[in-house]
Amino acid sequence: MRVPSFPPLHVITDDRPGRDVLATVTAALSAGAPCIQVRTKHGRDRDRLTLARAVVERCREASATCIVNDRIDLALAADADGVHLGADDLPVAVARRLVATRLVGGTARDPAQARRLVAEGADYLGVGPVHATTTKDGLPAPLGLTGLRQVVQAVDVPVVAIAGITVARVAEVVEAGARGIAVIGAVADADDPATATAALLDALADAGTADGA
Ligand SMILES: Cc1ncc(COP(=O)(O)OP(=O)(O)O)c(N)n1
Ligand SMILES: Cc1nc(C(=O)O)sc1CCOP(=O)(O)O
Ligand SMILES: [Mg+2]
Repeated sequence: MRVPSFPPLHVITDDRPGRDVLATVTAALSAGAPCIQVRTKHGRDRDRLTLARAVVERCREASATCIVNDRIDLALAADADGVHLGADDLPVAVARRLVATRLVGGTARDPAQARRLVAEGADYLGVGPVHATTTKDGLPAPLGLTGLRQVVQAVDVPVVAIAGITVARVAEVVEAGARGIAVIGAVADADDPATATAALLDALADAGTADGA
């Protein structure tokens, strides 16, 4: 693992129209978010790079980890701490070669895929959808806690549970073996993203993930 203490909360940016991404990132960091994932699905590459650089800068100031979703080139260009890759992105094995000293995360939906990604060099896995989500379309049926647990038991890298994760669901995913959670809506849709972030961190600590671990 390339992060000595694995960040238990990954706050993923929400770039749907009308969202103020940097305001939400700033609020989440002010509440102690240990990791921001820059996920941008819209706009020009130049604007995506500008955003990624701005998030990296804020994360550095807050001693938080910054991971860029989907794009190895943007992660390198922004000097991010890592990259997160799914089935439609460049392979984890390629990222591992290109970003040797940075974090590489992969999305896994079952134990076989999880083992493959770890063999390719993934440092951590995002596993989902654990629950239904309204934030992303086109996902397979939720894995539930049973599916999450099966993936956790198949690998020895930290697993981050994703999709539909709320404060009320933190304890059960940690009990299933997740080392952390990744959220969009629980922070981005909150009236007060800083308070929402603090509540998620409190729930993670209560569940036994101190600074996560
Ligand atoms: C922590 C984490 N887990 C899973 C995902 C999903 O990544 P991916 O499968 O590449 O889907 P998109 O995010 O690109 O829509 C993630 N981003 N983060
Ligand atoms: C980006 C993403 N990937 C998922 C997957 O299961 O691969 S679920 C998801 C969105 C998660 O948003 P929310 O916390 O609002 O449910
Ligand atoms: Mg992706």
